[in-house]
Amino acid sequence: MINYFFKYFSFFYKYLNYRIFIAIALSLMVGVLDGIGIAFFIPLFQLISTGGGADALGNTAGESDVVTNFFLDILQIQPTLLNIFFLIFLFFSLKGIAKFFETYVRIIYQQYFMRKIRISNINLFSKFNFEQFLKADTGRIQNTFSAEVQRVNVAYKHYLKSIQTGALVFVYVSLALSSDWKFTFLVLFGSFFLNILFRFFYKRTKYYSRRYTQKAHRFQNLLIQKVHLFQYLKATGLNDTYAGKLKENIIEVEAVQKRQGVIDSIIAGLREPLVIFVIFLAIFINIYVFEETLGTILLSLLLLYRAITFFIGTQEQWNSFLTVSGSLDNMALFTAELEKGQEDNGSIHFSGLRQGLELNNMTFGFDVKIPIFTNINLKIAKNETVAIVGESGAGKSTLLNILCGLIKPGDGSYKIDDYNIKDLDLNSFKKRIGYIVQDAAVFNDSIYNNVTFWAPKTEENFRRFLKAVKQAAIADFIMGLPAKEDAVLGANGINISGGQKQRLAIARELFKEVDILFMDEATSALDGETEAAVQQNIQQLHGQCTIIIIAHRLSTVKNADRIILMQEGQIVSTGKFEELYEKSSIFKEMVELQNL
Ligand SMILES: Nc1ncnc2c1ncn2[C@@H]1O[C@H](COP(=O)(O)OP(=O)(O)OP(=O)(O)O)[C@@H](O)[C@H]1O
Repeated sequence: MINYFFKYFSFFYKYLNYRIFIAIALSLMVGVLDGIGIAFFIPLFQLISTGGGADALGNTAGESDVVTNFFLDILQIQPTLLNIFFLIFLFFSLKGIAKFFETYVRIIYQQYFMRKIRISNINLFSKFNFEQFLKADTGRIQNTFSAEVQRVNVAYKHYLKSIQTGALVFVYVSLALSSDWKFTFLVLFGSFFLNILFRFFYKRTKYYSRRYTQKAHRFQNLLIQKVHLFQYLKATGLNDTYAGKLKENIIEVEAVQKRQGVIDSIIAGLREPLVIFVIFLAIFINIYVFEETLGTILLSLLLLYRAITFFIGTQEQWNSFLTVSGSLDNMALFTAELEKGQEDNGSIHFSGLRQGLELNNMTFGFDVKIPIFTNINLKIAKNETVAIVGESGAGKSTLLNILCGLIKPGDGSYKIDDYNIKDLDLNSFKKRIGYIVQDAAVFNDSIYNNVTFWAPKTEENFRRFLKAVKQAAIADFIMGLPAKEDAVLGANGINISGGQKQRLAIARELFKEVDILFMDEATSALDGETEAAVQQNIQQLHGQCTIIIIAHRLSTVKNADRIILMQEGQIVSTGKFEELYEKSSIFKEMVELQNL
């Protein structure tokens, strides 16, 4: 318990900083004030039992015990009924004030804690390296950002409450020790053995907590895919079969929670009989071995009874904490992974392309043991239009993703103007590029916001919006809609065609007025005529910005300044369309297959 306590302390400290000490100090204060308040009941009982009740106000309690001596020696007041009443009231009032601040601070810090975790993870996630993201479990990301944060918050609440009840145990045990150390020691000794027994159950609780989190990740993963692939599953009648996987997961989650419930019930059922057994054993040893009377241990028995009540409370809080501690482990691991996978970022601000892009002996592999590129050399001049062609799997998209800074090259160098990409502030570079892929990104919002990325609707922005949608050959479609540019697109653009999605994505990049435009099968969903119209408009950008384009349909790349032919991760030939047609038999075959 102590190990876990400190292990998790550092987690809370990371987000709460000095606040965790304030929260703990207030919890301790509540405990101490409560303990002192209750301790004053002892002279009160003594006073009443020695007949003080009759003319209570003037009588004093016996002077035989520690608490009473405390009145005389430290407070320097007589332990009369009135004085005791006053002190009990005073300490419980002080406890009330401390309790108010303790509860207030716990609630405020709880919100603060949630906010800190969420914002810190969102920041880390934004700067998460793309290659790490490719390996990540989306269900886990989604689950950790939503349900797991709630569970971590519950963990925080139980953690602090167990400190608070733990503080009360400490206070009562200290009082009991000062009253009869021998008896108290025996009880503590017995409790220690009980704790060893309970450790088994705590371990199981932790284990099930981790299992629960894993199952919850899986559920989110299956759910995301069900939403994302709904159309396909519906069309193919596989919706029910796939739902079966989700149902299976729901049943597994229930099974984990049931097992957890059994452990909770065992702990709840065993706790009191075992504690009572320990106390009676201690009484027995005290009377028959140490030959003390029951009277001498009565006061410490009363104090220990309070201590044990709070000890049970602490254990309950701690077990509730452990029930959600798997989420805490997951959160710590998730955050560590995000931190480890942070994108390296240089400090040089990119303010526009001046010369061009250059790869020198560049080597790359998603797995270092399986290289996709070895020693690639490529120079792309500013405002050049370069097309990359080649068979499926040749490495075209990976090369484009390296050029746009999404993937870091391995060995060799990649220079943008005179700067190595590693030294550039990547965000400043990425702000000046357009990136359009086959699976166009469409947000669940209005057409205007989709194209302008939530730019304010000023006259100037609207003019640029119209220009971009015209260039992307989507203006007629938008103006034909009843809500025009305010028409809302469904999730992932479900209510528009694939070609319309692609044209909106193109319009968004054109709205940005970028330096370099990266297009990976960006017009693949368009019919020949529409594609020609879009291509003609993009052609107008020729000489104004650098364009790097991947297309299987070779008519799209006919007008490129240079075509790069790739095969199995190598650049096998380059040249203008006609030039390449003459010198490369592979390219010639590709052209002829497409009847160009
Ligand atoms: N995330 C990834 N992890 C591991 N390997 C990958 C990953 N993405 C691509 N690859 C591998 O890299 C190689 C090049 O893939 P890439 O997508 O760049 O080819 P491509 O020429 O663009 O193909 P296509 O025309 O089919 O899109 C392939 O062998 C592919 O299996």
